[in-house]
Amino acid sequence: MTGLLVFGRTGQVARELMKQAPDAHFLGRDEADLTNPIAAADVVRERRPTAIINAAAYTAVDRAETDEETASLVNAAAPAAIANAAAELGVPMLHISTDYVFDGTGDSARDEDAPTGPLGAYGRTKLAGELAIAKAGGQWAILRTSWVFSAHGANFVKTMLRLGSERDEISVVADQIGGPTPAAAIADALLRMSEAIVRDSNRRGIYHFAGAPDVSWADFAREVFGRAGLRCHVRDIGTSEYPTPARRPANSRLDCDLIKRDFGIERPDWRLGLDQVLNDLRMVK
Ligand SMILES: NC(=O)C1=CN([C@@H]2O[C@H](COP(=O)(O)OP(=O)(O)OC[C@H]3O[C@@H](n4cnc5c(N)ncnc54)[C@H](OP(=O)(O)O)[C@@H]3O)[C@@H](O)[C@H]2O)C=CC1
Ligand SMILES: Cc1cn([C@H]2C[C@H](O)[C@@H](COP(=O)(O)OP(=O)(O)O[C@H]3O[C@@H](C)C(=O)[C@@H](O)[C@H]3O)O2)c(=O)[nH]c1=O
Ligand SMILES: [Mg+2]
Repeated sequence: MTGLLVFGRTGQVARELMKQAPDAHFLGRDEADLTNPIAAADVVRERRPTAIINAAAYTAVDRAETDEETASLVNAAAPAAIANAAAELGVPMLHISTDYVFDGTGDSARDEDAPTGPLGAYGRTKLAGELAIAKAGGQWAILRTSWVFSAHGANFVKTMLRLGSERDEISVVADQIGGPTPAAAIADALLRMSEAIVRDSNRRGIYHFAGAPDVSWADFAREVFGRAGLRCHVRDIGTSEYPTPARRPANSRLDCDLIKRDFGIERPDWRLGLDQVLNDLRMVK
């Protein structure tokens, strides 16, 4: 698509968007620092794009606990300002949110309208961003996803590959369940949605999108080691045995029926995405 403006250039999703939509304009911090929401909105007014994807965010979950002010600027105030500018110009805006807006109780998959209840600062600021975008009232869609991984940037897969090559045993939480999601699949979904929204402006709302099948972080780690050919034993532990500054939801399962119904987009099998990432990293046996 021409005229696509992307906030973010170095992140996991931004880099996959760059591969799939090389003609789009990608804004790094140098062109749009999201700690300055007014300046970010000015970029939209100057460029007048045909569609906007916001792939930038404050994603350091634990750091956000002691730096909620910055997280809130980047994850809430800046998306709000961008959404207001987009609504003013009649430009569709696509945004990404997270399973961490939920409290993680129960064990069933959550729909888009399930009650939110973030357990930490990152989730709180991401939820505030969602609400502000909806309130701006333009053409918008928010993809709520989870457990993103890719060959680039910081993610659980890369952490496991590093630790798994240094140790022969690692303890990983087995009581947090969710859907690992390849960044490439998110980029593909966003591009398909933005085309559909540009064609049919009536589509808007929150859409859940996560890789399948749902697993625990421990099972995910085992699959990483198995597929990468690393001999590292994964010991199942409970969340209480792995203390972190931020609390994380135990149940991150997302019901992804709606995006299938409205856009024909299905949950990707993360195991195939994992093989692709390992290939990219030349880690495959
Ligand atoms: N990672 C995950 O597991 C999940 C992510 N999400 C959401 O998906 C989206 C994409 O995440 P992902 O690709 O993983 O993110 P990454 O952590 O890989 O990258 C974050 C991006 O945001 C940019 N950024 C951070 N702060 C600023 C700032 N002040 N001004 C401008 N740019 C900034 C970073 O730029 P720089 O390199 O300069 O720091 C980087 O490009 C986010 O909305 C995130 O909340 C949802 C669920 C799970
Ligand atoms: C490194 C490590 C982590 N863990 C646990 C901690 C945590 O509960 C889980 C995942 O750890 P991480 O720090 O990689 O995950 P985290 O940064 O919380 O990942 C989240 O990032 C944000 C941006 C999102 O939006 C979420 O969807 C989710 O992907 O694994 C272990 O049990 N053992 C370990 O050795
Ligand atoms: Mg359903």
